[in-house]
Amino acid sequence: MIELQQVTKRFGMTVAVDAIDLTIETGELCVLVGTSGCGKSTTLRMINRLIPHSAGDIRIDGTAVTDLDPVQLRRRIGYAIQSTGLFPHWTVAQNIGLVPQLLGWPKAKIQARIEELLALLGLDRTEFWTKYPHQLSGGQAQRVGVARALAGDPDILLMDEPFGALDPITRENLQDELLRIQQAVRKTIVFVTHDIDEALKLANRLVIMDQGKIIQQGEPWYVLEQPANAFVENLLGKADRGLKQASLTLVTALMDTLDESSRQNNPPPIDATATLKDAMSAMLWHRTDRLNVVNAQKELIGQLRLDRMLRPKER
Ligand SMILES: Nc1ncnc2c1ncn2[C@@H]1O[C@H](COP(=O)(O)OP(=O)(O)OP(=O)(O)O)[C@@H](O)[C@H]1O
Repeated sequence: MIELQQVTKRFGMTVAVDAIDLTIETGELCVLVGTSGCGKSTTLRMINRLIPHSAGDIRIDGTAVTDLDPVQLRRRIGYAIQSTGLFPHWTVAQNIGLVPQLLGWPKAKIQARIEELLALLGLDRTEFWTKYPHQLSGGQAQRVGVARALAGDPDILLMDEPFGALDPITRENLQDELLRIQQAVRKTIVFVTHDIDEALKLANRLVIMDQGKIIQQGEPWYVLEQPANAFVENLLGKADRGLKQASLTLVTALMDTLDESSRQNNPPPIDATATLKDAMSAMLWHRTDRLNVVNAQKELIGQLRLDRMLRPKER
């Protein structure tokens, strides 16, 4: 668990972070979002003591970070950034193996860990092991950066716009991979972005910042439902908030069980992992007000009806 209590950071006269309170539970994926210069990166960097805080308390699992050795602390916490920070004269394998090496792991364990992470990030071992950073595409370099951050098996991962410089498709793939990795390894992740769609997609806890302060925090669905003020409303995008909310809910949450009549008319299928936004798109495309929900084996498991989506909101 990461706890920030009344944490402030001043750079001379500039108050970059202004008395924020934030608790991130173990296993949460917490996303800090806000306009440029609102203090997101500074907040992140105070957690691993890359930047010392000016006032307040930062605790990791109950221990103040100021009581922890900064070098040890940074080895315990994975850190991935937009520019990747890979060492240019080191191969992919050497870059990924950096922290395990610093932690004094035996050679065989380091090799096994590099192999495991290459597989986890979808990078072919034979192709990438000996490549150098300049031989990688932007997306591949970002993957290596994330692999390196995960290498020492840290409980906490700090990610500062790690997918910032990528094209939308690569970016979406990496977001999906991060969610998959998070399902598999359950780290506590603090993720900084200024992209609200990325934030809504990834976050369990969404933290909205402005001018060094936390304006609102909570589950994405509730922040969309009840924005604290006009700033949050505008940041989230007022015009398509219905669709944004629909993209956070799976079709299985609103589908009905099948009865005989619904089995007879044979509407188009939609995957059980699809969201209500996908369902709306499919309904518009097929000019239908109902869809059959199917599982991975393509077996019919329920039916989603348009009128069900239009009922008062419930979760
Ligand atoms: N080393 C520094 N010296 C002086 N001021 C700084 C320093 N680092 C950050 N700041 C200031 O602190 C404020 C917060 O910066 P920070 O980088 O945390 O914002 P951010 O929300 O991450 O922005 P962005 O999305 O543009 O990266 C800004 O006003 C910035 O100019």
